[in-house]
Amino acid sequence: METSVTNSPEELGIAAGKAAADLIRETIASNGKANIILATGASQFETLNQLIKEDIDWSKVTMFHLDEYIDLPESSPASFRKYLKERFLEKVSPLKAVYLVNGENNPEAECKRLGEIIQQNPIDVALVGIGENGHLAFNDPPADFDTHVPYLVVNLDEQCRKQQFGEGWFKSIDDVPTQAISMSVQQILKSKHIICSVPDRRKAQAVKDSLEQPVSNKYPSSILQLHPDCRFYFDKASAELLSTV
Ligand SMILES: N[C@@H]1[C@@H](O)[C@H](O)[C@@H](COP(=O)(O)O)O[C@@H]1O
Repeated sequence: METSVTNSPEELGIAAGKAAADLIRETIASNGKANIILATGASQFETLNQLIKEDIDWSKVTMFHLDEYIDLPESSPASFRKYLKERFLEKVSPLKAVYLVNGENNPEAECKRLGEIIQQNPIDVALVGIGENGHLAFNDPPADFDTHVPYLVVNLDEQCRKQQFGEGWFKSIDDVPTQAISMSVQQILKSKHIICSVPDRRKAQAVKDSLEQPVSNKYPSSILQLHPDCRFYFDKASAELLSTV
């Protein structure tokens, strides 16, 4: 586990985006291709801003998507597919393959479809965030640390839905879906390298719990302590409560 604390979200994004880009380039150089996971949300704004500026042969990169709401149309400002198209896919040259999560039709079938594909494509680099409630992807506490299915349907807890409303993605809390498709915790942990970008004072308690509490599904992101190459990027505000950095 490596931690970097930067002065601002912008500096965080530059550091995390460059680190992700280096890992993607190294993987392409040794394997001829790279498989990546992208997350969404406010925590990824600056990291993706940097990643799209990097010199990467995207035609050798396959992208998987971490999570998406169930029954939220892509036209909604809160849609994660919309987010990834606007903030990443439309800004880089075409990728080798892109597997976005679609929660609109048959979520169980979508989990199965994506699960079969990701099992054939071991992940090299995963970009993730941490929620205010400590969630990893949409695995809210108490998270299922045991399931080995790659994607699952999850219920979103009140705190998670408030957080999504609080970030300004929805007009009211009632508009926030109650379910999502999420990559499982075990599938995320299979990634060879993990870049975890977490800016903002709102995340300070979750950051402290994730790094300083014993690993527990009460703090889903605490499981990242067990990963052999997880690099955390904080800004001063999100790292404010850490006693170890
Ligand atoms: N589902 C998203 C994830 O893709 C993200 O990595 C994490 C952090 O979120 P945010 O950046 O919105 O705080 O949880 C969100 O709710």
